[in-house]
Amino acid sequence: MEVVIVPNAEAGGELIAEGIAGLLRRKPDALLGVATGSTPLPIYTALTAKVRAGAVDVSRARIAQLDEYVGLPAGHPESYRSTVLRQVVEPLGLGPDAFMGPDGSAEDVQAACEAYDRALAEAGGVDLQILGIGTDGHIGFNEPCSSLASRTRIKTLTEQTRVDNARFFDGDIEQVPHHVITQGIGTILDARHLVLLATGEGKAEAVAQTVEGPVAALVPASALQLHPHATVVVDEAAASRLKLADYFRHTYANKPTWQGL
Ligand SMILES: N[C@@H]1[C@@H](O)[C@H](O)[C@@H](COP(=O)(O)O)O[C@@H]1O
Repeated sequence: MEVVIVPNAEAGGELIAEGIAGLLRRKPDALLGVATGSTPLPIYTALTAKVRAGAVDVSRARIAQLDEYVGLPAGHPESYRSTVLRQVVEPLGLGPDAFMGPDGSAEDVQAACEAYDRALAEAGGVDLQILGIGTDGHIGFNEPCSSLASRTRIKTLTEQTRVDNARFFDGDIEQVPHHVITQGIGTILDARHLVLLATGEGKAEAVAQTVEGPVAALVPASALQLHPHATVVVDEAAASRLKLADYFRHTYANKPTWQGL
């Protein structure tokens, strides 16, 4: 696992967007897995700026969703489908055909989960998966004690995650669904490159456990330790509880330039 400490969220967004641009120059039809939440927004802003400046061509890129609420009416503005279309697909100038995600309004949720795992595999697998992290260490919507081998499936949100996400629902926790579909941890680990961005003091403990704690289902993001190509990008606040912060700084400062992100 590589840990990169950046001065602030914007620098993290720029670094990851440049990594994505590099991937798209090598593989123009790359499948990019995207996360929702506030944290990845600087990545999407920086990538959109590169596209508008003509620095990278994303016209053949494909976008895959990480997770979804169950039971929101189709087209609900806070469904993750609507969110990814608004925050990523449209700003990049892509059409809905370039986008895939699980069907959170399906009657047979289990079948929808299995269909999404199949669709990801048939699309050739995710090349680069962007991840945020919950305050309890969750990735996607894999709450603590999710199986590290899990595939896409339905999960029940913790009260804390519903409290955290109420801000997207007029601050009203009653509007936050209890159930979600999420790529499993095993599904996420199938991606060729995992890039987790965490910013702010509120993520410091989860980051420390993810990077320096044991691999444990209690901290789902710690499964990144099992992946051969995982990059954790953190700002100073989110890095504040890392015991090896100085080592991570030294390693990154001396990284061979040819390695890229
Ligand atoms: N399902 C999403 C996660 O993918 C995201 O990482 C997390 C943190 O969001 P934020 O970045 O807003 O803190 O929120 C939700 O639970």
